[in-house]
Amino acid sequence: MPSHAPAPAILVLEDGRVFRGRSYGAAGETFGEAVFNTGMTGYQETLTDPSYHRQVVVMTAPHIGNTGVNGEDDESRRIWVAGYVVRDPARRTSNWRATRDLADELADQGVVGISDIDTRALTRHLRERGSMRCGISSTESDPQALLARVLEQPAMKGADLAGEVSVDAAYVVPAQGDKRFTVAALDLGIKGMTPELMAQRGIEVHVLPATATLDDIRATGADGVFFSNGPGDPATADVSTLQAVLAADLPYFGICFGNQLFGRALGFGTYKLKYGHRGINQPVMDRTTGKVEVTAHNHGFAVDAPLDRPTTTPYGEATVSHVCLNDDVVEGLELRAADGRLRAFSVQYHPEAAAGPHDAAYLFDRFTSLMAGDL
Ligand SMILES: NC(=O)CC[C@H](N)C(=O)O
Repeated sequence: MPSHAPAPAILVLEDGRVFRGRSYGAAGETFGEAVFNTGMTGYQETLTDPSYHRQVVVMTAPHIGNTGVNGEDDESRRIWVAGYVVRDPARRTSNWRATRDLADELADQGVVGISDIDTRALTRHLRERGSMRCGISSTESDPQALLARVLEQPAMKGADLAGEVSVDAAYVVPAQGDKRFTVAALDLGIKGMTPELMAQRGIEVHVLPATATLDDIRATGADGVFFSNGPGDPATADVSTLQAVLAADLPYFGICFGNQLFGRALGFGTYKLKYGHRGINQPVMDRTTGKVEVTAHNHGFAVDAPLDRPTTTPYGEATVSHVCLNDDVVEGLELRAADGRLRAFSVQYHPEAAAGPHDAAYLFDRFTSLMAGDL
């Protein structure tokens, strides 16, 4: 532990509100979209979720870092958040799995953070005014000068980011036990737990770059296709590959960004939510069974589809399968052929649940049933 107090730092929102705190993680300056996450656990998974690329994440849980970081909970190869805002960083790491302190990890990966922030006031501000651009700096003491730089930053609306986080080359996650199926998974910002949960169900997962075409997908011998979560505005993404997948009648499963692109491929629009859903206790109803799941979320955009009626599309009949009980936001879509057979489905939330409750793990079983032709 340093014997001196960390240097002062400031956080400035694009509407001019200023919060003063202390440097946490790397010293320096950073910019991004300020969003809040309400998860009480799972900060390591949150930090390494590629969907947070270009976002400054405010943690509403007041103590962050208590369990340090470990060699098992990373969801990708690095930390992706553009900045990190906490109230009270742990003074001491205490967990049997911990290999190091969170503050050291943030510093080593160059992640600029700020602590000693009234995260409750900041979260209330973002809830009332909406997510917005912000800057954090431990090198600039003049909020007006930092604000001028915040206003030069690009907005999240219109941002095309999946290509910035995707892999350059394909790789294979082998099936565990007997191999039952092959899946081509487009990495738009994929979290490691997703291919893991497929592999546990006997799926060999070919993770492909975001630019993969239908030919690339076919070359894997895929029984099914998966589009992952990912950062940025879904309105900017090209959906022609997904439309080709649907036209070819390949079984499809999508998560989060993969749900938004599925919606667009079916002809629906997407829009930006005021402040998004980011946390691990969001109630979602599966409208086919009436069951409510407690689910993990990380999305700032949503699909604009009618809740009260099916929609006829060139690929079959699309319905909203899941809805968020807090605000009626579309949380899942499914596509059926004229004879009622399920062809494709997706959810806006995170059945891979890293972090989060495991209520929605059945969706991975549904994907295997879809590929088996049982639905
Ligand atoms: N986790 C995700 O896939 C996020 C999707 C999209 N970037 C959004 O913010 O809504």
